[in-house]
Amino acid sequence: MNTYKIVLLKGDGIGPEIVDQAVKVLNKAGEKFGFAIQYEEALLGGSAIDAAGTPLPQETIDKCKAADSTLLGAVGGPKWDTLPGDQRPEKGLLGIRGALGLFANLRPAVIFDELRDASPLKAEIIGGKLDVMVVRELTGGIYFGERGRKEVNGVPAAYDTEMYTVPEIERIARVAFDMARKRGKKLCSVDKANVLESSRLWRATVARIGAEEYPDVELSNMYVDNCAMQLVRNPQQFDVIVTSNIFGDILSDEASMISGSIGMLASASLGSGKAGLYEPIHGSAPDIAGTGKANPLATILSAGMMLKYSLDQPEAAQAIEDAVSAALKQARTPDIAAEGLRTVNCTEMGDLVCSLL
Ligand SMILES: NC(=O)C1=CN([C@@H]2O[C@H](COP(=O)(O)OP(=O)(O)OC[C@H]3O[C@@H](n4cnc5c(N)ncnc54)[C@H](O)[C@@H]3O)[C@@H](O)[C@H]2O)C=CC1
Ligand SMILES: CC(C)CC(=O)C(=O)O
Ligand SMILES: [Mg+2]
Repeated sequence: MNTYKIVLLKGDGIGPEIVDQAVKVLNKAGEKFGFAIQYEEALLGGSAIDAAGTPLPQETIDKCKAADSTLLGAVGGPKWDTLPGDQRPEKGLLGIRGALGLFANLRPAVIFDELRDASPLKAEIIGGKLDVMVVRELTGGIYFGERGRKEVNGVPAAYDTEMYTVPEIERIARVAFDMARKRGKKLCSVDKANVLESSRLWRATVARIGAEEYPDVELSNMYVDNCAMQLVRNPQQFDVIVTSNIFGDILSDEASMISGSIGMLASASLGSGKAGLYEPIHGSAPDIAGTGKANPLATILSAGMMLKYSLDQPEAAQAIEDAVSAALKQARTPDIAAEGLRTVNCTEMGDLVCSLL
């Protein structure tokens, strides 16, 4: 029997509640599909600051490097909001992505049939199917660029720098083209090339990789402001979107709402190896932490992505998706509540998915 070593970074806010549900589901999937998981917890974010004085202890990096994959809840919260930027919980998250070399963040915006009514978009806009894969560059750009404070003309100022190297763009472009090749063969590269020099390099590099290596994939370009609008005007036009770290962060939150709730969107962060880091796209939701209102499905679906992308268990991954779909027919967490269906809390939703697996 395969035994996988998984690190759990529960993090802050709703993090522990949602990760606990995903662990239950992973264990049930293991029983059914004949694998076992050994879990090890490690500290990240605010909880790491409180316990170890740093948002990313070296021990956490070492544990993640030694594991088959990592499952993360979310980090951050008002308690740590006044800390200097490089000591905040979010710095720990950026740090672990960087330390593990996880440059490609896959964020699938899929609408489950059962959730069509939860989408704020009209039925005719969502149409028959909504399945957009956002491929977000994750270890470069403005989140990792030079930043600082200085004085300009005698007044205080601050700056952050967006920079991409050609190899960074090439490798994320290849991930996105490969993904498009396996799907609808359509890739839209999103940038702000009408203003930003880094976007002009991005656009030219993606075009070159496409022409040289992926002539079978249809490549288009779109400015990010237009893309934000097109995602709600006609999301069905998109198959795969490839974009920078900050644009991908913003557009995937937007895309999540089309799917009904940010509590539904999973993600996989991958590098050059097999191991990845899996996490919901949302944050630590301090406004609902401890109330039982958190939707654990994005984290459960992230665990499903882990089975698919890192652990070679595609059948178990599909079974989790099917169980989520079945659960949505019976009950909802408050963010996607529907008339005629039971409203359940985070733990009850986790239990329901397990019972349907
Ligand atoms: N990957 C991560 O760890 C991320 C961490 N953050 C951090 O999280 C904290 C809160 O940030 P916000 O901007 O409020 O974003 P957020 O994503 O935590 O919350 C935005 C809104 O969505 C709701 N929400 C989020 N996840 C939900 C779920 N699973 N079920 C039901 N409702 C859910 C929240 O209640 C809130 O109303 C901040 O400290 C921020 O820096 C933000 C984004 C990503
Ligand atoms: C909190 C962050 C570091 C970034 C973020 O919002 C995300 O990765 O979704
Ligand atoms: Mg985000």
